[in-house]
Amino acid sequence: MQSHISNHPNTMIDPSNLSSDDDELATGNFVSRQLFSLQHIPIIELFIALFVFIAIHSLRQKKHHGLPIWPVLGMLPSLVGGLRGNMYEWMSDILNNQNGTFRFKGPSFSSLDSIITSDPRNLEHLLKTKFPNFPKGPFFRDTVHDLLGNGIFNADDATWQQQRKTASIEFHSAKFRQLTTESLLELVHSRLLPILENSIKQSLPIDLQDILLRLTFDNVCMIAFGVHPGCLSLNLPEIPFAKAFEDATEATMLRFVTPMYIWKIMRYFNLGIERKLKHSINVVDEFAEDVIRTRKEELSLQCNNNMSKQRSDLLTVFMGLKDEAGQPFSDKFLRDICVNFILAGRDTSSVALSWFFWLLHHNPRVEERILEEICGIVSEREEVKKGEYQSVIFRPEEIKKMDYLHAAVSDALRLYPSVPVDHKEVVEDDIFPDGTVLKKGTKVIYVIYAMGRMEGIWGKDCREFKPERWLRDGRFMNESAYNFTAFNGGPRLCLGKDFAYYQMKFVAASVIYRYHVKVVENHPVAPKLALTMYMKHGLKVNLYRRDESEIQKYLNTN
Ligand code: HEM
Repeated sequence: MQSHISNHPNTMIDPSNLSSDDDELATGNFVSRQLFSLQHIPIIELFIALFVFIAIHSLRQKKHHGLPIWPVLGMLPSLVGGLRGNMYEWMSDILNNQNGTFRFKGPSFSSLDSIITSDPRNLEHLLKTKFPNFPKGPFFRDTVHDLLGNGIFNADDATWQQQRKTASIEFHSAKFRQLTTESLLELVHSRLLPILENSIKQSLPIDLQDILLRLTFDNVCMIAFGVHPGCLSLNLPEIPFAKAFEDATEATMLRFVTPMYIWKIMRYFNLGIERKLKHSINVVDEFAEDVIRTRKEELSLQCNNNMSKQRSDLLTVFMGLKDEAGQPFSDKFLRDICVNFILAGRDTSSVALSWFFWLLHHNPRVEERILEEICGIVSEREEVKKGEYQSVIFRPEEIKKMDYLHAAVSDALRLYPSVPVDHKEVVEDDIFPDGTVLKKGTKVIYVIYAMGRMEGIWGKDCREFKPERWLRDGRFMNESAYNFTAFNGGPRLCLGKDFAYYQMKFVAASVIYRYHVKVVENHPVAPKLALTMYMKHGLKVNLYRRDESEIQKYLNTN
């Protein structure tokens, strides 16, 4: 028998070589010898062999699934690698190689399994055609409920519909437009421009992203609550409400990459980041409660004195409405409505503008064309004819006429969408137009960032900043919301889209008309991993006053 079975660990055993007389051995001694021989196999070699086998098997999955799938960990190791670099570029590459859709397999102990897509056909299916089958879903609701409650961002079905309808009427009312334009004008001319002037006087660079974030935060608080917290002031103060809002959003986002049972345990025991989140939400709540209480007193005073309502912010509008039972909305619900609108409108426009100014720095030709357009539009103004260029305050109808600027802002949003990825959940089994099978409960992530870089939609020059792609005969042409999804699409299209364009164009025109914005040399620019696409290191810029001869040059050519 010794000749049949070698002790060498690599020798294979062939049972057919055993004679019938060897039966006893085959059933008894064979097993013990076998165990004996295994004991001699160095354990480390066994592990290496196993590892190599698993590695080859996992890596072979890459061809079909876009990423290696590891036992237990699924695609998590690749995700960790992707998170360390530019996550959005990493996702775009995989989507490109997988024809626009792939299935992400998370670790077995997590809730990360999902379908990831950037295929416009799938987007139309999920945002419009089969809209009721793709709500935000319980996973999203659970994760963000502490901060957002039942506000519009976190609501589906009837609660969402009611808020959407009321807010939509409000957003399109003349009174609301007046509130938003007046508030913006005040912020730009009394606060933003003096801060920029001050940086020139002191010859100091500024973080333009920080300044713009402050501006839009004050602006959206005015829209939601009818008060602005004063973030945009010359000394750039830290406002507790704004800071708490930022901290609460960041901590909430961390929940998305933490297994649910872990953050729920941490919340229960009030530990770590959950403790911070609770504290921040308390500060936000106190601010909201204070504004709601003061507004109620103000309104009852107006009522007693028979005065007509002056305010047209969302809080005041919703306070005047009743729920299905004919009761006024609770303070908690009013708080939820306002907090959600602040989240929706606070950072989206400012980060878009930051990327826009960074792109302009690298594309002076585009900057010149914008200036030419602005000068053409104001050239008929009396004060401009008299040479009083600095006193120009753009009027809404002038902003509307700025098609080239509209195209430039759109192209910046195409390349750097403020919401780079978004999420839905499948209610009933379904199939995407590209053939992907969707099981009930599956999470679907759509990568808006990758969509802006698809040659199939935008052509070979899709990575270039080129406003001209949006223009036909000099007029701005809209793109389908399922190709250009920066503002979402279908029934949940961004409610603030028109206002956001107005806000971004007003700020951009007011700054470009007066200043050159130059990014500080070697300032690192990269996206931060968050729900909104902030610049990780802000945008350090130097400002230079524009020479009046430049304005004159363009006025004369018009
Ligand atoms: C560049 C600026 C903006 C961009 C790129 C943008 C983008 C988006 C996107 C992608 C969504 C869908 C989010 C989701 O459902 O997960 C959304 C929804 C929304 N946006 Fe905007 N937004 C911008 C500015 C604003 C502003 C300034 C406001 C308000 C003052 C606003 C109000 C809203 C609201 C209320 C929703 C929720 C709509 C709904 O669920 O029915 N947005 N926006």
